[in-house]
Amino acid sequence: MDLFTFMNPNLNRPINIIETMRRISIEALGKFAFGYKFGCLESQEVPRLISVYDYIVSVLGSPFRLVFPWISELPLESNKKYLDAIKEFDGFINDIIETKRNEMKKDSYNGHDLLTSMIKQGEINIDKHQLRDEIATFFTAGHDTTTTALSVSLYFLAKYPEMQEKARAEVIRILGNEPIIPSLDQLKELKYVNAIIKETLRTHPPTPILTVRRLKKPIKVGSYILPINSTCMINTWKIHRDPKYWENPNQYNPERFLSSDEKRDKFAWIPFSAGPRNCVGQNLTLLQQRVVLSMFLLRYKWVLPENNVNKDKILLKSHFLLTPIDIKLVFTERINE
Ligand code: HEM
Repeated sequence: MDLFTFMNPNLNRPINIIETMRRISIEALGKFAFGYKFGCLESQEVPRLISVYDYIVSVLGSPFRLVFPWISELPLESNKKYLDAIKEFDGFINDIIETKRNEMKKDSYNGHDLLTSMIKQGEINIDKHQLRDEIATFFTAGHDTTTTALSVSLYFLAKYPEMQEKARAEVIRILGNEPIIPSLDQLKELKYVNAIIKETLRTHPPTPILTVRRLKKPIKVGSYILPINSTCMINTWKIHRDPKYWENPNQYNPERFLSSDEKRDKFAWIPFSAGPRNCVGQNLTLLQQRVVLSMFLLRYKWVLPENNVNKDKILLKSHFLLTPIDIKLVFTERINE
């Protein structure tokens, strides 16, 4: 079943866009990174993988557990449930690895995905547990972030119909009226769609705070000197809304990424972090988002349902990643104008 077949029974009624984008992002990551089909678009039922993952993330992000980590050691029913979920999630990861190993045994095998390279490397220097951890990292880092980014862009395109029309006009001009798989050159030409993606990553960076770093040498921040070995966290959310770098920072305005004369500090936009440990998947997600948004723009129109909870702004929760709580959108088939 493909994306459009999956969407058919979901037209003309409010649907949870985060869950839909999660299915799409998992499937895309599976294809590119693991050469694996998760089957998240095969049925309307919420896939077990998604419910187990959501549950694990909700426990990991619980502020109570973050403040009192020893709670996890207690013989509580909730801890047992959590460990069972981890075991089940490990089962999904092991299945990806085992399926790949079996495929690789075939003489005809010629896969070029990331997992194939990792397994080949693993024969030299990665042990079984490391490989499992790498796959789990890629699964989380690779789909959860893209899910949020796509959901937020679709939300704003529903909130501002004139932006949706402008983006659609650009996609039709470059790709034509029917959904096709775009070429790299065509994707590069989608300047306005790209600006939407960038503005979404500015206003709602899926990783609003970067993971902890320890200073190798003292640095000066404003009027403070942070000594060597201090642990620091970078607040991307705040940087992305700093009026020093952004005019009307709280306003969603993709146009700001179109004007070529805009001068900005190179660290004012850092949704993928910066430096040697920045995001390895940034080019992949930027391409993927352009493809998904253009396919939706060509095939559907969408609006916010009446009385939705996100009328004024998106309600958010943050564990280690930023996630909208509940965005519902109503899609209708677009009749070619
Ligand atoms: C909108 C989408 C994405 C955003 C906003 C994003 C953001 C980030 C950020 C900020 C980091 C650095 C974290 C830190 O240092 O604290 C990171 C690391 C990473 N990302 Fe992404 N990412 C995205 C998509 C992806 C995709 C699609 C993949 C995989 C295919 C991926 C794989 C990774 C990995 C493996 C790391 C760890 C790199 C390392 O530690 O050296 N990300 N990402």
